[in-house]
Amino acid sequence: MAAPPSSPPPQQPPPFYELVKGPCGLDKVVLRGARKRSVEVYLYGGQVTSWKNDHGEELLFVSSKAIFKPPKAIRGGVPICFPQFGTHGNLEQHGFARNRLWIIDDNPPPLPLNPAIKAFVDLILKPSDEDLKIWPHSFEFRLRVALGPTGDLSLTSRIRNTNTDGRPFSYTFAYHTYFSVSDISEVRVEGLETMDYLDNLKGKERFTEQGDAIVFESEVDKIYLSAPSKIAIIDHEKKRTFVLTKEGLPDAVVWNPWDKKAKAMQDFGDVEYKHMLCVEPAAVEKPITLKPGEEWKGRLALSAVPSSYCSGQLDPLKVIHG
Ligand SMILES: O=P(O)(O)OC[C@H]1O[C@H](O)[C@H](O)[C@@H](O)[C@@H]1O
Repeated sequence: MAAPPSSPPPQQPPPFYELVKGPCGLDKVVLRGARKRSVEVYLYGGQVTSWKNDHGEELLFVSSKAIFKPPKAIRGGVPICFPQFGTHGNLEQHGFARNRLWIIDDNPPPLPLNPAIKAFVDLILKPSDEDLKIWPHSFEFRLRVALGPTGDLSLTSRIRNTNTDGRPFSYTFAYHTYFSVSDISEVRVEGLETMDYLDNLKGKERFTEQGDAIVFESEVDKIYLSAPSKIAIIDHEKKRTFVLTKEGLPDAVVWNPWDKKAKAMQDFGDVEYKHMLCVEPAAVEKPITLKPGEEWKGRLALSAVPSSYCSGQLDPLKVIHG
């Protein structure tokens, strides 16, 4: 008997976003792309906590001890540091945006988007009366998180001064990105060599980076100034390169707490420092100033590509300039 005609292959469901509950009942948005690609964003902090490639492998680091409970910021992913980076001001470390509840913005002002991007979400944060007491400025902070057609993750921030009293405001900012790496001693960062930096471990003193590329053998906490728009993080063991592209964010912070600081952090495993690296596009040295009605835009785009070399044979120009 003749076999029944084969039915057409099932259509792949279109990418979409869904709202689900995470730990402690916190809402999170899940963006799905082709194959096993996905991105997760908590409304708490407007914080991306997961970015998976087409094999479903996690590309961002989140601590196994992360606390998903306000007022503690989630340890990992991409915390948003605003309106202050670090201790560069009088506010709490890294400002308050990372421990506030953002909401989904269903009707954001137009923002050009690659038409191939089907999975994205817009969030918004406005100050509460309590926030206005500690930082007396009215603002609208819009964040678009998008999963691109090739699995790229992009975050676009638009911050608008909505003060009605005519006053400008200034802020510092960072996308405090935690990358997942196989072994920190097998990682190098390219694009920051020869840059000037402020060393947070030496009282923010200014130095110039030496050598070919940045490698890691001990604690590091540096703010590279006027860093290039592309930075590569090369994971030799995984044979994977993260390419980070930044716009509107002149600086780049590089942080790994290493063993002693790791042990001192309540929400971070003792040896997890081996499996993470923060490279954070930022505006720290020169705060951004907005007059009423003005808007600033700062963008981060991340892609993860196979490293086309065995060890140390990478042509930095290929990674940095595509
Ligand atoms: O523990 P957090 O407040 O999240 O800060 C974690 C780290 O963030 C940045 O990378 C700073 O440069 C570091 O000085 C700080 O230790």
